[in-house]
Amino acid sequence: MKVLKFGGKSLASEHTFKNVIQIIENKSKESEIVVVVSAIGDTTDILENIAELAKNNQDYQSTFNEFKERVYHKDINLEAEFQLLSKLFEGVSLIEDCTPKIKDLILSQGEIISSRVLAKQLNAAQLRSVSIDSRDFIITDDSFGNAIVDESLSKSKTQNYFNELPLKIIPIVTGFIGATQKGETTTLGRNGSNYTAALLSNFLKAEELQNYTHVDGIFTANPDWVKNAQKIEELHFEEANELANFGASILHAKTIIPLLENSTPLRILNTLNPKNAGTLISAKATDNGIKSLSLQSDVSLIQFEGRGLLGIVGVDARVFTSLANEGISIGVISQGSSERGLGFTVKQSEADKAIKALQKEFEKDLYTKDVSGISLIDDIAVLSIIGQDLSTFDKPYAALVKNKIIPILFNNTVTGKNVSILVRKHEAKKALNVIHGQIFGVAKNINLALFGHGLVGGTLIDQILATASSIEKKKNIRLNIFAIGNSKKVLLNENGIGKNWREDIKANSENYQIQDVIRFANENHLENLIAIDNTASSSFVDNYISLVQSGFDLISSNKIGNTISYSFYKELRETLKRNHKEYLYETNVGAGLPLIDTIKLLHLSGENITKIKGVFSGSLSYIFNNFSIQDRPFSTVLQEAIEKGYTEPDPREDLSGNDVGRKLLILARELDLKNEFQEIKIQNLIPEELQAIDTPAFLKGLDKLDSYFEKQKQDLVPGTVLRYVGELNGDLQEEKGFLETKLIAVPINSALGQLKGSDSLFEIYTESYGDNPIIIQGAGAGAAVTARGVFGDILRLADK
Ligand SMILES: NC(=O)C1=CN([C@@H]2O[C@H](COP(=O)(O)OP(=O)(O)OC[C@H]3O[C@@H](n4cnc5c(N)ncnc54)[C@H](OP(=O)(O)O)[C@@H]3O)[C@@H](O)[C@H]2O)C=CC1
Ligand SMILES: N[C@@H](CC=O)C(=O)O
Repeated sequence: MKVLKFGGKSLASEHTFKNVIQIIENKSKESEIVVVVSAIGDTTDILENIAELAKNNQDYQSTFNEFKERVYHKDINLEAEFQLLSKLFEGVSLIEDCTPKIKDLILSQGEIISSRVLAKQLNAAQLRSVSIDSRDFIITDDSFGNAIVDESLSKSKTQNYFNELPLKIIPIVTGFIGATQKGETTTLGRNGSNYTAALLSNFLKAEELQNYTHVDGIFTANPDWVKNAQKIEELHFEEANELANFGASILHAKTIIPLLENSTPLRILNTLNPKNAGTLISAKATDNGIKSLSLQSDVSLIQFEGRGLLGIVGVDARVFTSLANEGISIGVISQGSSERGLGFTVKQSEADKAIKALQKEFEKDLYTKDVSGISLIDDIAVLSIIGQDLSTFDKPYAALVKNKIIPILFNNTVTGKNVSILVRKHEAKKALNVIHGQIFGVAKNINLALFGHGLVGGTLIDQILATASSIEKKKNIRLNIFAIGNSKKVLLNENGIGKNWREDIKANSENYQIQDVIRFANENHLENLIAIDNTASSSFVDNYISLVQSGFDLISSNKIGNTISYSFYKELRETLKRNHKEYLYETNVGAGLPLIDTIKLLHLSGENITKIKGVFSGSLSYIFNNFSIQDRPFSTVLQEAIEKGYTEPDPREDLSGNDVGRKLLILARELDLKNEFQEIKIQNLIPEELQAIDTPAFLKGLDKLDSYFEKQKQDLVPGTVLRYVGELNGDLQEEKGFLETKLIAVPINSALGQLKGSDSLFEIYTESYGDNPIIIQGAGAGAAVTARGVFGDILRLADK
């Protein structure tokens, strides 16, 4: 025999009601069943509300009339129940009081009506059934509102009752209600219907209790809050009990205990998705121990502080007793070894009462200042990781801090494995997602805000969208682009921008300031934030500090951030350190080539890098590799380099030597040299009259460059070619290095002379490597390689 329990939500609409009937029909074909029901939908709340109106002498009658008119009350004679309710409400209104005893009698009608309505509909569907009033066999004491069941008496009464029932008839039993030995109606408190179902399962030795809810089972976290929460397939009773203690709303310790006697399995199922196997709770040991996250919000933290408390015995007892006397329950407790302060949580609704009780109890101590403060922090959430001990708590903790969520306090249970963390309520959803991603090997969400969607930025967005799902499979990392912005507008979508982003930007982007993006990320509780700068803008760099302070890691292909003043360079790094954030910019030198990382590692390991020289610019490499040996005007080759995406948005940034200068400076600063940009000796290849005009005008008149460069070519000694090179000379001992860029002639058969396409070539000279430099060579420019390099930086950060 199986016991099937249906909650109020399962009976709340015509659609769910049909499902309930279908489930009962299917299950009754498989085995004998007993059905336990809660009141339909919000009935309990409505009845309570009508009683409250009546008690306060307000118009209760119209709400009561509406209740009676509900559609599922139509085809059944509920005259007796409605008459009783009418009398009870009238009485409550007359005496302006609703005692717990009267309230129980009022509320019990909800379950009675529910069992009658369901039985009626089952019979109409040719499923023989009978409505059964559990007050005939669930016997309780007279603690109205939360009555204690006399289990042994109830057991024998239940068994006798069910032995008398005709076979092949489906009993539809009222949950939640019982009666005293004198026959007075009682209710069983929170989760009362589940408790009734568990008791019946035990008394009748059911093979399984199936609890039909509105969710597919128990999840690793509330799926409304954590998108990738996973259903837990199986739990041991003890684990379920642990979850129940930490606020899993579909479980209550009271409902598990009756199942332990006969080890009756409990299955949590979904009325709307009955084929799903749900979560099975049984005596079977599970492999991994549970891991689940629960969240209690609407909690307040009380801080009790006093310098005169050290060593005084009995202060804690006074705190707790004064609260106990007010019926206030305490949640998480923390006291430091100095004994000067005690922090603990209470329900927010009871916080003021708690403060008053403490102020009264410690009135004298407050006067003498032995107690220096009793303060309250509202809007706290308690996040509990069930199944977690401190041995592996480092990761979730570090992830919280990295996301700028600093727990107000945390607490671990000495027995069992639970860690509770107190955070501000507005941070709770983000905290839940961060920890969930860390401890469940499920995809970790990385939320990306991309600024600049030109050549590099646009290519990067396409690369991410094309590979996101394979990255999720291989690396358990979900890359979510929630913002794409240019110099004016931003497109925002917390669930991720998709393949049609170009059209979407046209239709849906809005003017913005950086604070709008930061606010959007906060309001949507987005975690693991990365801001990516694929602009060439110096004004965008002004946003770096606020982005870092707001919890973003940074990545940039833009070189400006690393090449403005040394003081900004330092300030940014200090801000990053203070905020536990990272800044990666591998593409700043050599596009996708692994140059910066190599230099960083060599330098960090103490290697003295004395010189770095070579062809630093991919575009200038392309231009001079081709122009030197081809009989084509300079402007044609330059136009080709622009079209291939090798140049900066304004190609004068390359031709002026500034871009090479920036690269030299970035490397110099990696070596702890404190150079400024103005100190670089740069050869500018742009004729003066073309230096000050605007970009479109310059791009229109590229042929004005031809005669100057033609002359350079004519002047070449035969067997040599033009190359634009950079050189950095420095030393560990020096404060500054010597940085120079220039156009030179090199033998055509030298390493530099042999360069092809947009290849860059870097020779890194160090003390250990002597005269044989480390050489890094490869494509030094191009949107695809650069975007790949930025992508690499994203994955590096995501892995941390
Ligand atoms: N091409 C290459 O081989 C390499 C390039 N890089 C770097 O990549 C970066 C991007 O280059 P590329 O894609 O060619 O440039 P593009 O000109 O094609 O794109 C630049 C993008 O940045 C946007 N933008 C400009 N100013 C701002 C601002 N203040 N705020 C937000 N967005 C802004 C532009 O938008 P709008 O249309 O509104 O101006 C545009 O979408 C440059 O810094 C470059 O140095 C690095 C290594 C190699
Ligand atoms: N314009 C740059 C692009 C890479 O930084 C170059 O040509 O190297």
